[in-house]
Amino acid sequence: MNAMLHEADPVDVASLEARGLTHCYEGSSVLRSVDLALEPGSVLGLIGRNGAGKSTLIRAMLGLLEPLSGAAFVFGEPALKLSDQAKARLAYVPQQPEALAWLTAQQMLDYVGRFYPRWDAAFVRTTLERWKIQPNKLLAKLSPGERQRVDLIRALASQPELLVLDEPAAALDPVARRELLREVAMRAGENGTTVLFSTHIVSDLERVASEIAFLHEGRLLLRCGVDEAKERYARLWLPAAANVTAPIPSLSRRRHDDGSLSLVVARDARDQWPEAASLPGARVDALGLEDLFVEIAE
Ligand SMILES: Nc1ncnc2c1ncn2[C@@H]1O[C@H](COP(=O)(O)OP(=O)(O)OP(=O)(O)O)[C@@H](O)[C@H]1O
Repeated sequence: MNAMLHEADPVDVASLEARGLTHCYEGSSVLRSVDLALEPGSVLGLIGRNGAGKSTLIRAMLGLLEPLSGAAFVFGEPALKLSDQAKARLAYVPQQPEALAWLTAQQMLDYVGRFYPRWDAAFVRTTLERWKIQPNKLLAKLSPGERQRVDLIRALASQPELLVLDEPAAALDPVARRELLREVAMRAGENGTTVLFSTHIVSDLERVASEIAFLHEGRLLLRCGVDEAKERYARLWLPAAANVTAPIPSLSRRRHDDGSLSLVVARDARDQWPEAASLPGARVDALGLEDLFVEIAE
């Protein structure tokens, strides 16, 4: 149960939702009819290769970009016309640092804090200290990793109900990444914060996400629970001599030089692998998340 469910929200309203989001840049499709909904309290890791469309999807879902077609909703409100109340309930950390670089970290945090009714000034103080950031240094003079941490402090201090992080760990060292993930997991666990974060780092995703969404060339190829992904998908290997008579539903297929075939397959509604898995010489191998993504994305 999400302890932070807003009283005004109907019980079944998604915190964040994309319906048929489609977008193009300079004639190239970047998002292809993406449907994605985050239930309150869920932690969804959005993964995909460089250029897959993750940032574009996030921006369109938050109403920061008008899609070519489709619609996005935040707490049930149209993302392109978000009320100030809804804005105060969400925090977004973009991949690129935001403006205000001429302020010091402390000045920026004091300034931004005035717009949030539940701003946690004590968290700002202790976290700046814990993360060893000099509060009186200009943002422009911080290293990219320090800058990213300040933006994360800003996002967390507003005590959002919905936290959206676009590659939050990109500029962070491994220790800082762990600290951030711990903080995000704690917020989700204790406060029921809904979290959407994009990443390339599968181990980060496994550490905090309860669900994954895999975006590939603007299409949402897979969306399920983290544990479910490992149980539901596998690599099916068929020897060259296998007598395949019917098409095999698969997420990816690769023909090897020796004529053998490997495919990423899913269990069907009855929990069964495709029939081809029982052909003589066929083998079904479990796939870790990282292998699963590499196989599908290649
Ligand atoms: N403003 C823009 N104008 C033109 N093309 C753009 C623009 N923004 C993004 N693109 C293109 O859209 C595609 C998707 O970009 P996007 O930043 O959404 O991908 P991403 O999955 O977030 O990538 P990465 O993991 O590298 O951050 C890329 O091919 C990118 O070059």
